[in-house]
Amino acid sequence: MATANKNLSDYDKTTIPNANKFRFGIVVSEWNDTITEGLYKGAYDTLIAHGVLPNNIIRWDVPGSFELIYGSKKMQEQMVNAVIAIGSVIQGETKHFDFVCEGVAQGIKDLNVIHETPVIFCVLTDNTMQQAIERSGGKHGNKGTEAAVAAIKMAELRRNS
Ligand SMILES: Nc1c(NC[C@H](O)[C@H](O)[C@H](O)CO)[nH]c(=O)[nH]c1=O
Ligand SMILES: CC(=O)[C@@H](O)COP(=O)(O)O
Repeated sequence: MATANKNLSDYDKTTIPNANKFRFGIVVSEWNDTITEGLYKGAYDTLIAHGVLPNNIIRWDVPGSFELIYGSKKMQEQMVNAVIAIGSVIQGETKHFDFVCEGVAQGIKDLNVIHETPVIFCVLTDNTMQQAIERSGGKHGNKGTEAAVAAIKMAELRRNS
């Protein structure tokens, strides 16, 4: 289902466990920072809304989305229950977009396979800045909210498994 048909900020709040016992790491790419800051706000506000204590949210910044891989790997080494990797990749004139998107997706997938701490893929991969705006707090909601919900659910799954 396309994002246009499912708002990123819509979810059943009754299905979310109280997250006051969890600690989260958030790694934020500085590329397209007007977008990534909007994603971060969506994620942070959602974690707080579900009981996470502000002191239990660690934020690190990295230069670009490709560095989310290394930053998330190091964040997994901290005492956190889940990591959220936040980035915004926007198509330019060349194939670089393809390599960055594929590299980050594969790298974060590998971190989920190799290590115990879940890493949530909160990376927008848009054709235009307008698409990114619409998915970071615009008409299609906020992928940061979606990512925070996923992080809480995966932290709970890890705790119970
Ligand atoms: N074009 C975008 C980039 N490019 C930079 C890479 O992510 C990386 O930092 C660089 O290749 C050095 O390793 N990054 C984004 O996050 N978004 C873009 O649109
Ligand atoms: C995703 C990118 O790296 C891209 O925005 C860079 O732009 P260009 O392909 O025009 O070099």
